[in-house]
Amino acid sequence: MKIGILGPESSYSEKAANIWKAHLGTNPDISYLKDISEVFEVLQDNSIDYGVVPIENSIEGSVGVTLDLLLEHEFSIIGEVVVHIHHCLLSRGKKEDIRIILSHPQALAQCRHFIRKNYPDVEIRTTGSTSHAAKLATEFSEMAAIASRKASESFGLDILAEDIQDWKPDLTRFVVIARKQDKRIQTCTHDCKTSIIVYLDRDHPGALYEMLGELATRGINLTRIESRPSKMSLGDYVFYIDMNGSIKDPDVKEALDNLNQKVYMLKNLGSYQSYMEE
Ligand SMILES: O=C(O)C(=O)C[C@]1(C(=O)O)C=C[C@@H](O)C=C1
Repeated sequence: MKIGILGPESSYSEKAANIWKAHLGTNPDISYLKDISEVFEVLQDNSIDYGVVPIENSIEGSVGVTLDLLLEHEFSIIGEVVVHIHHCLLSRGKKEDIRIILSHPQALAQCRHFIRKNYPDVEIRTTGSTSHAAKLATEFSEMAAIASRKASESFGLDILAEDIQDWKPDLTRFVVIARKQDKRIQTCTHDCKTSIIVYLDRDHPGALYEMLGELATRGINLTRIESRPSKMSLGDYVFYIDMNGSIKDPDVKEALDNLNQKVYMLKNLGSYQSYMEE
């Protein structure tokens, strides 16, 4: 069995995958991939069995590409892992050598104030992952990467600054995805969450209120609601909704069945177990 993550080694996705693996009975091999889109592509073509992708960060919010690809593909979410992020500035060079800072766009955004305050004149470049940035920073002493402490060990870089994210705590939520027809998908036994994507075919007063009423009247706790552009016209949205509970709970099942009657499209991404890094 194979699990696809953002590579190379020592990305935060690897940390999330290792936490999830520790809770599994089996030990899938890790496949290091170049970006989130590639994780979805290779899961689609059966080259891997599971993928681990970031979906949301406590500072920067949603990872839009993950939300869009969940809508485009027929995959299920089979687990979630929340990871503590401690960004470091890593380089071969010294502070005064640094001309370029590299990282994943999410990590750069999480350290925006740090960069402005300490490196106001540097050039910023984006990479597919934080560990890819660390790998590139081994090539030139004027480059520094924003990545994990573990990446400094993997790539032999010095830590110029530690815990540089602008807000603390900094938490990223990753989801474990699998093809829908995968029969090995385990059902959750505790701390279950369920995720759906909803598209209301036309805007009318109270549409969102009616939709959420199905959950509220059954005492189902919403853990997140997010809108993304439908990409069909300006002001037209798709809603991503996460809730506590499993589709096996009669209340959740009934709420989703009723919701399905009211909306143009309801995609059930699945019920899954949630793990938090200790
Ligand atoms: O680049 C990595 O290490 C990742 O796992 C990606 C990612 C993200 O996309 O949010 C994960 C955690 C951090 O928030 C920054 C980057």
